[in-house]
Amino acid sequence: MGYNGLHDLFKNDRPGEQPDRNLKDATEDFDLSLACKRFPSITLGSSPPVELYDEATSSSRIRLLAAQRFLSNFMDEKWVDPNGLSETWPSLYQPFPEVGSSVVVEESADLHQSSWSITLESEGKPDHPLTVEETTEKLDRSSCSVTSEFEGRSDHLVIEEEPSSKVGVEPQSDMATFDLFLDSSISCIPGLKKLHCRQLEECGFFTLRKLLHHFPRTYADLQNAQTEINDGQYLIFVGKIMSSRGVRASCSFSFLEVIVGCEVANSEPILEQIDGDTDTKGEKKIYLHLKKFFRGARFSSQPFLRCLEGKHKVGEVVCVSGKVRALSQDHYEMMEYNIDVLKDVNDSSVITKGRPYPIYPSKGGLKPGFLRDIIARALQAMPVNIDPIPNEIIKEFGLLRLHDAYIGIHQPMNIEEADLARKRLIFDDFFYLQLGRLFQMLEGLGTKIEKDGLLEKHRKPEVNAAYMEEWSSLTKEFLKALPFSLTSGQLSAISEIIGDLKRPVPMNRLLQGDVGCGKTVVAFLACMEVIASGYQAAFMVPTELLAIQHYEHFVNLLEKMDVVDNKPSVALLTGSTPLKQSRLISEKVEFSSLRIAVVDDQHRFGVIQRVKFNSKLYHTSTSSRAQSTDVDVSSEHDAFMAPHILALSATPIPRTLALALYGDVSLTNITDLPPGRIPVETYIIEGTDTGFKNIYAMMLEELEAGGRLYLVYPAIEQSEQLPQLRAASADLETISNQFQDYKCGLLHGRMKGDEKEEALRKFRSGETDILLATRVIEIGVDVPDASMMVVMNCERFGIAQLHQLRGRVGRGTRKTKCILVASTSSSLDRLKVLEKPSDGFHLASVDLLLRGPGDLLGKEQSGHLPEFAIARLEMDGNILQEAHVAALKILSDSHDLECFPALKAELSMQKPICILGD
Ligand SMILES: Nc1ncnc2c1ncn2[C@@H]1O[C@H](COP(=O)(O)OP(=O)(O)OP(=O)(O)O)[C@@H](O)[C@H]1O
Repeated sequence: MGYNGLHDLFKNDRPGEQPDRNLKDATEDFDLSLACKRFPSITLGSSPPVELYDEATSSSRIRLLAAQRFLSNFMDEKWVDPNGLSETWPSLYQPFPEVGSSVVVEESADLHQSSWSITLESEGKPDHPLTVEETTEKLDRSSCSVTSEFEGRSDHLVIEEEPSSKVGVEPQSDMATFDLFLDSSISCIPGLKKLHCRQLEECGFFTLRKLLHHFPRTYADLQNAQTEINDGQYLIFVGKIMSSRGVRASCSFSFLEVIVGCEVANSEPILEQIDGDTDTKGEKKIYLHLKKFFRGARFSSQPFLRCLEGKHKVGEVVCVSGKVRALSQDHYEMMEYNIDVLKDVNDSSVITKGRPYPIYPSKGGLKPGFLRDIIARALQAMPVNIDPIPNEIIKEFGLLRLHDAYIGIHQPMNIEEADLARKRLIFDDFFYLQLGRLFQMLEGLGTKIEKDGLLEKHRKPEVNAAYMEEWSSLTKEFLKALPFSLTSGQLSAISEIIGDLKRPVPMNRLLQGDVGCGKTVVAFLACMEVIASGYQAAFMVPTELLAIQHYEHFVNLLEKMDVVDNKPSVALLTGSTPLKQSRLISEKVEFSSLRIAVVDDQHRFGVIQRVKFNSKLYHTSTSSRAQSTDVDVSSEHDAFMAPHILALSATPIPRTLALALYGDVSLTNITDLPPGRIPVETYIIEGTDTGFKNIYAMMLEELEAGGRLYLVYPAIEQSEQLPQLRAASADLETISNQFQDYKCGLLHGRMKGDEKEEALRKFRSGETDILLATRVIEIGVDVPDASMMVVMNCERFGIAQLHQLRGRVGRGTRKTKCILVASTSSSLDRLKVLEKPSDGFHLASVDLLLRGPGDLLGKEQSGHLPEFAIARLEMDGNILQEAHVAALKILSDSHDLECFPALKAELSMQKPICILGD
């Protein structure tokens, strides 16, 4: 369920709407969309479009703002001694003979920073089937003449809807047929000079893998120069060498200049000649100057220069490709050129036929042309048997073999081959990440049955749902106490979660849903289920305000419950809980039987999942107070199990991102809203004098109609450095004067806990009509009667953040408004996307596309994103899904990878630290 392309993503908002013209133009200018046109394997986005509002038809029209490169290189990772790996991942690491290095991504996470929250415990109760064509193609490369068998190619592929549980990947018997070429030193490239070897190593190219992962930035479509020749074009010519000169410019500087004469179509109008004859041929001769420069005394010697000259013989027919620049009439310089000798002029057809011309980025002072030459030599030396991935997987997922993929990415015959090669290499990026994460997760489990169960759960998440009859009676009673019925989204979410809670494997689930969709109550129900089995639940939230709100909400609902002998008790623990009281709580809340931790902020989820819980949060007590016979599979092993983790996402993230971030996370999406919700009317207004006049008029109208207003500010106090920023404290007087008949309140992070609580209480109860607040209200604050929000200096906030803020209104059934006040007109365009009601999933996909995963996730979380050699999450999500399925297949056959020694070796050489840094 992804978007099928860029336009699809922008069109998807609501069916029937045409994409607007500006968007269309913008997307066509966008490099990414060119990439999409070019490479069929790219599918943008990965989150399903969701219909949130009943009957509401709305659409978001977005302008693409930035162009991005579609192939990127990440060559700056740190290196470690492979021997060091054994310390970090002993079970995986096997020492090899003298092979390369691995990538380190250092991560740090401090769980103790977070301010927490509520603790709950019970009292006394514990591609259509692949058409893999076996094609054999001879690739006669003009530069390195490689002959290669292309097996396992497919024109298109469809991922099986439900991967069969029968896997049947042939075990790899041993390492004998697997060549460790990629991790050999670059010094094994035949004929590589020591100097070049040193230069390459200084730039980080220690191994052949590193070198071959210096991918082309893009490919130029080499065109035959038929009509006109413009500077900067990548063109291809066939002509004859007119001269070849080695020129000594100084005692330490020389150059080789080769001039090639070519006949090309004449673009100028055919002139009537004086005698009346016309130039019937319409051709003219041009001269291409190919230069190579040398610095150093020994390159200036006559013998050396003669030898250089001799390499290109006058009269030879050659094919020249590269970037042209006009020198003078009919004379052009060829840069980044490639020159190949042809048998004769007719020999040119093969070469000139649409062959993409790879454009390399330079690296640490090494020129693209030099790198291309070295890479070509490495490719020539590359053996065929370097692929650690078993044949069955290659065939099933329509992948090129690794050998062919490297040839295909560096020297493609056509763009289709480059695309297949790109797909294979992206697949590898994702595959080893998934394999590593799942492998690590399996390692943490005891028995084979558990491991099989876990893999099965990943393959078929839907089979785990526990329907209401299977819920505990406590959970059912709690459900009855709710003042509303659950939406179908909430119901299936809680069924999935309870299904997980019944398994003897710790749950790692991310519950996503748009603002106000009712995630909290789902999490409460999950806590009840755990408490019913005699265990404890901890509910962690990012702000004190939210902790208090959830605490009151929960206590309230518990009071409404008819039951029961042992009503669960609830304690509140926040930063401002007095020491004595907090000790009391801490003592009582020993987490001796903690079974679920709800984390109401996905950003902290990454951290928590990675560092695991500190020892206090582990369930260590065998003397659990479990007395209930209600549910849960209590077993001896169960008592030592790590707690389930349920993270609630504040901003939904696309599935691809979640997979890349967490690998093993289960996702639950609530894709509907409680009935009767009306989309928030959003206006973006420039904060000029007239703008504010209009805003105040709208505010007054709302107040007169009995509404309650949030004013959100980027700062608490006015600052001298940023005088243009409106500040909450400073504005209190202005707003109070402006709306004298109404009461104003103030809420910001520097207020004491009880002051904040009091300010929110007054606003909730209607004692204050206008609440001037900072971002402290962004997450989770729930005042269903709030009817309007004005966000000052809204350009200071990201799109997803504004969506979160806006989510503080529209939580009831009344019509609500949100006014985004932009300080400058230039920021208006970027924010237009918010003017139309749109769900958080969609906005997250747009954010991902426009700003990349780093910006979407924020600094804290994006630090956990692995680095990929070639893959781009925003474009290659579909390949990530395939890689996930493939990793599951492999591990289903061999939990410890013992049957796949080559894969295991490769995994340890890939990014073990990145995986282990978790
Ligand atoms: N099924 C329902 N029917 C009616 N109202 C509901 C339903 N579920 C939740 N609500 C109410 O909707 C409001 C928002 O719910 P909640 O705070 O759980 O949303 P949320 O998804 O956690 O939102 P946010 O992401 O903004 O924190 C609350 O006032 C809650 O009581």
